[in-house]
Amino acid sequence: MSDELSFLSHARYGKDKVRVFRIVREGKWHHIVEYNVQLLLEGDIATSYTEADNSVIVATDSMKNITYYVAKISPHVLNPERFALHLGTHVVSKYAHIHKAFVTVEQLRWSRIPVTGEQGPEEHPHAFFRDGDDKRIVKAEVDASQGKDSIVATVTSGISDLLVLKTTESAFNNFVRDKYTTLKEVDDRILSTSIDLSYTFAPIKVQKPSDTNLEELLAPTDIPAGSVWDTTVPSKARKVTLDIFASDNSASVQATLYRMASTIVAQNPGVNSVSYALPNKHYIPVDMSYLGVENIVPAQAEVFMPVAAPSGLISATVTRK
Ligand SMILES: O=c1[nH]c(=O)c2[nH]c(=O)[nH]c2[nH]1
Repeated sequence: MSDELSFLSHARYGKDKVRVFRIVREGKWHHIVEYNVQLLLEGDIATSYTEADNSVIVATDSMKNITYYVAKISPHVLNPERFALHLGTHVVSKYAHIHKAFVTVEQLRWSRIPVTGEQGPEEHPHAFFRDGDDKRIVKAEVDASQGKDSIVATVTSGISDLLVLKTTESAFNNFVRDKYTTLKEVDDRILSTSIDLSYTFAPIKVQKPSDTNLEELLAPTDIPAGSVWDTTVPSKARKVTLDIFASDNSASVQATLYRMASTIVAQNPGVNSVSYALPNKHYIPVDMSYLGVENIVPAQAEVFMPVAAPSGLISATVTRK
């Protein structure tokens, strides 16, 4: 019997890629969000794997329906951190045998179309455009394993796929030189990366909602600066990332990364740690010397070959002391 040789050491399941679009109408002003949601669960579900016992399975189809239901009733739906917490808390509260929910919300960009109004430029109340491919990513782990009245949540937020490039003020010198080295030292090069950033908040206690009144959940009256409830954190993190990328006289991706991460920790007291993963997307000057055309000195080169692969991949986590 195979049970003598192995055991179920981990089990988690749920629905992935639940696409949700939500409108909140405030008079003529319409607010919108578009999310891709993943909702995974852990709990007393082992027998569904080991004994074909479906009585412990909340169908992933039901999880999809719950996602849409919470998107409909949640007063927090426009904020992905709160929506993720609301969804996870709802599920672990509703099902006695489900102890943990893992919610990932990927928010797509929709910004108001700037139009020319009577008094000059203004934002349109109900027309939007996709002003970037970067996504806001929120991951919430909602843990009710210590009881349904002591639910604890840990939240990680961030950005993925924020594509940036600068044409100067990036150098790369003084690296290890040995028999494997072919790379030349450069004082001036193109620097481009697709930024993945995440930051973690201190764990929070979440009130259990009653089945009938989900709205009572997650409405802290005073919002500590930098906490998961502080809606200014995501825009501050994005701005610092872009500002430092642009203004830093970069000695390396590593050094620029560290400046960005430590600044986010310094500016957001509730943020515990910040991680970046930065692919170094190389742009190689095209050698035209065989034509007698100078295009090889990086600082003067005008035609480059963007190289998708291989790329460097520089990552690090900076943690509050
Ligand atoms: O900023 C950089 N960091 C590296 O580690 C590295 N390695 C490399 O070949 N080019 C670069 N650039």
